[in-house]
Amino acid sequence: MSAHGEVRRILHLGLGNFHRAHQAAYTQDAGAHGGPWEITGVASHSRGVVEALHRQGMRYHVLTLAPGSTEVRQVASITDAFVAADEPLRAVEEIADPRTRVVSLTVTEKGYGISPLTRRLDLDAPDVRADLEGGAPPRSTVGRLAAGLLRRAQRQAAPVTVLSCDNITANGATLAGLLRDFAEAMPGPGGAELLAFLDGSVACPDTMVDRIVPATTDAHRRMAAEAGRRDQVPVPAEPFSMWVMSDRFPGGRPAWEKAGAVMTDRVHDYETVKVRLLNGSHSLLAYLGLLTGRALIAEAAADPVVARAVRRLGDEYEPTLTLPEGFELPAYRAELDMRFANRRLAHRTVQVGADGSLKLAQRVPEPALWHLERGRVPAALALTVAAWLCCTAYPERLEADRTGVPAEPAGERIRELAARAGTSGGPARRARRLAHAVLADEAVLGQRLGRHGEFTDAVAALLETLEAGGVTEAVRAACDTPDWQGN
Ligand SMILES: NC(=O)c1ccc[n+]([C@@H]2O[C@H](COP(=O)([O-])OP(=O)(O)OC[C@H]3O[C@@H](n4cnc5c(N)ncnc54)[C@H](O)[C@@H]3O)[C@@H](O)[C@H]2O)c1
Ligand SMILES: O=P(O)(O)OC[C@@H](O)[C@@H](O)[C@H](O)[C@H](O)CO
Repeated sequence: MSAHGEVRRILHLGLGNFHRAHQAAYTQDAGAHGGPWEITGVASHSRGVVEALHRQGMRYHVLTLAPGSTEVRQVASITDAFVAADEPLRAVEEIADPRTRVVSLTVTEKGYGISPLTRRLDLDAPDVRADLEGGAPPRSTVGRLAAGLLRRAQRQAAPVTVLSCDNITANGATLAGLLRDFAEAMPGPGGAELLAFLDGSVACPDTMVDRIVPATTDAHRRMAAEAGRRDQVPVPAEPFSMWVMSDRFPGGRPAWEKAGAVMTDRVHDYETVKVRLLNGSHSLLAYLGLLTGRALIAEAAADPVVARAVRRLGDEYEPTLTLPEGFELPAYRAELDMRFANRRLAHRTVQVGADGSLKLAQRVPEPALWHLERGRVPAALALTVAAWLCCTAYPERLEADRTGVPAEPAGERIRELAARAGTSGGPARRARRLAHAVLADEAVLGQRLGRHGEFTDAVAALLETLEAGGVTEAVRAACDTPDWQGN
């Protein structure tokens, strides 16, 4: 309830582990300052977390796993939860409800329906097409948001903030663009009505979100039990947590800054540092880890060969960054190494490596183009692509029973390209044909990388080395090229 006795609500789409260890915890901490807000969590399809939360009186625990200690903390800021697939119109209704002031999202990169070709809404995606045709409850995230916001507009309800908390470059501006794309493609007068509401009453601030939050396992349930808490859905998380956003909340917001969140107009600078140095390095750790039979990120990070590649990748990212004022990059990188090395997190390489084509599109092309336009081939960025390609095109090379095989939406397409690349002419030619085919296909990794033959050649050479000589040889090949001297 607010000071005036009015309930203020956050509707959260994507009730995964990250939201429960991050935004829900900040919201609980902010509750002590300026009145509590209630969160209603929406899971897209899976019922596990929703049902467990209801059984547990909407309470769960965050297990903060430091190298030498565990903190167990109860979180109770999510007061209701439901599954969108089971109650398809409820999310629309809740978005339109004037008590809802913030609609936040952690629906993963693939949940947005972004076309890698255009970075706009993929209007040909079956869910989006069906939602545009109307007639049935919306199924896509953007379709759901559009239907709820249109209903809100028709009720002349208060302004609202739609807050993406996913690892997507310029996540707020990107989501605002997707909503406009949907509105512009809507048949009938609803489109114009929605566009006017988006212009006048909907804010989509950019955010940078950071906390390593792995998936829950039985080991975490046992940890909660040992601490005297019965919890089927505890959330493991690292001690580090950071949240940066631009302060655009026309309908109000919890006092998140009192809980440590940073309000700034320079979100993009924070986000670029994080998405490249943390998430880009995470991807490289995941793929080199998978190729060396490591199930966990911390095991990959402890391998000096892999660590050398990650250092080199950081060196390539550095000159591409604009640092936020006062940002201490060496300290940030040193802390990142410690975070990656935290074995207690048991963060799986197969989880971080999932959906690589969508994630690498945020982490590789832009910084690679930065170097290529200056006449240099960024070898560790090329190694990241080669390692992902090796895991995706040749999953039989992975020790699947130990590591698992990462999910990859472009996997079938890439394996088809690998089959077409054939074996004639030997491994070098085969790697070259595959790398050229994948990088030329802008629908796979997006952005103009394939037009830079020197980058594709580097990916091909490293892919061949990965196949023939393994990770050690490939890392040596990438890291023995000259170091960067800044910009
Ligand atoms: N886990 C982390 O360490 C972390 C840290 C920073 C940011 N994030 C962001 O949060 C996202 C979710 O991470 P998580 O750990 O909660 O994952 P998770 O697997 O626990 O949950 C994923 C959530 O996304 C929803 N979802 C998946 N595909 C969807 C689709 N196509 N449409 C709509 N919803 C869909 C699921 O319903 C689920 O609620 C990440 O993809 C990332 O963008 C995660
Ligand atoms: O969440 P994803 O799937 O975009 O990327 C996997 C990890 O790199 C990511 O979850 C990090 O743990 C997180 O971004 C840390 O803040």
